[in-house]
Parts: sequence; C-alpha cells; structure tokens
Amino acid sequence: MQQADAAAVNGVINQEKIAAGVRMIIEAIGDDPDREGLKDTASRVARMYGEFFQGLHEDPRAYLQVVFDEQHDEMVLVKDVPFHSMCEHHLLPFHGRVHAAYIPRGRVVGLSKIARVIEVFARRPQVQERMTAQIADLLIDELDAHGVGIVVEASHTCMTMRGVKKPGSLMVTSAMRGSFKTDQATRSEFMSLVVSR
Ligand SMILES: Nc1nc2c(ncn2[C@@H]2O[C@H](COP(=O)(O)OP(=O)(O)OP(=O)(O)O)[C@@H](O)[C@H]2O)c(=O)[nH]1
Ligand SMILES: [Zn+2]
Repeated sequence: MQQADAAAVNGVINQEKIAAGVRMIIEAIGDDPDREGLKDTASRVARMYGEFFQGLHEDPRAYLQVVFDEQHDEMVLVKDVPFHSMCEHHLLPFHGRVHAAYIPRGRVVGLSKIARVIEVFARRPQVQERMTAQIADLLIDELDAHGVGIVVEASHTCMTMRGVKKPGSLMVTSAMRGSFKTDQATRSEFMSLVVSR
C-alpha cells in the first residue's frame, strides 16, 4: 500500500501536492493549466480539497467531552442535519441528511455537537454505510447511551451525473446500537419520527 503523505500524516493537508496533481489532470485532459481561466485552478482546488478532507485530521470525540447531567431518559432526536461528503470511489460528492437519535443514560450532549460529529465524518473520503456506522459507534461509546439510531439519506453524484445516470435516486442507510437494536418499540418510534414531516 502507498504510504500517506508525511505532511498529511502530521495533520496538515499537503496542498502543494494536490495542486501538482490537479495540474497534471488538466494537462492530461488536453488543456493548458497556465491559460488565463485555469492558472489559479490547481491551487484553488487544493484549498477546496483541504476543506473537503479536513475531517481526516480531526478527532470527533473532542466534541463530546462536554456533557450535561440530566435525568432525561426518553429519546432525543436531531433530524434533517444536512451534510456533504465525498464518495471514495470517484471523489465525487454525495449529499443529504442525517437523522440521529439516542436515549441518554443520565448524560446529554449539546445539540450542535451531534452536527459537529457528523461534519467530521462527512469531511473524509467515505462510503455512506461506513459514515453511518461511524456516527452510531461514536455516539454510543462516548455518551454511554442506552441506545443510538442513525439514518442517512443521500444522493450520490457518481450515480446521478455519470455512470448509470439516475437523478433523483436516494440511498438510505441505518445503524442501530443498544436498545435501538434490541427493542422493536424504540426502533419503531425512531423510524416514525424520522418519516414524519
Ligand atoms: N455501497 C456503496 N456504494 C457506493 C457508494 N458510493 C459509490 N458507490 C458505488 O461504488 C461502485 C463502484 O463500482 P465500480 O464498478 O468500481 O466503478 P464504476 O465502473 O465507476 O461503476 P458505475 O458507477 O456502475 O459506472 C458503484 O456501484 C457506485 O455506485 C457508497 O457510499 N456505498
Ligand atoms: Zn462514487
């Protein structure tokens, strides 16, 4: 396996290397990377990829360290959290919404922190199934919750703008942990809250 770039391993995305690669792509498609309209494109794309893949260098657990003691033992659901990620097969975007629920065990987390965790996992080369499972695993572990349920609905541009070209198709994935896996009533409550508009 090819080694990751040393700078990237140290937590800094190597933008010079990305820019050199983008320049090569422009040349390879038969255009001129130095012409007026393209002369800043390689460095611009490098900055953009820095943003898209920043989550590789962030630890999402950092966002779950501040919790509030709260004896709420019913379901908490954060619904319709928008995200953009990059499909690792084509490096094309997939985007959609995450619905994240948990049943606390005496500890609740700030509402925005779940969205921040989603953002960290989305800003990596991903497949939707893995992103869904990573969010679920992190929440159940860090919050010591009774259970966690995650549903992700997304449109993949690798399926809509190229290849099989099926605009409008949605991929739906779910990951259930703890009581969401073992208790049918909990799972049903979660799914009915997710589909209700
Ligand atoms: N399960 C899953 N598949 C994905 C995801 N993102 C992209 N894919 C699929 O990954 C597959 C890659 O298949 P390949 O046959 O190697 O690539 P390809 O020749 O470009 O395939 P086509 O898209 O069918 O043209 C495709 O079927 C994509 O639709 C994802 O998040 N999860
Ligand atoms: Zn793809």
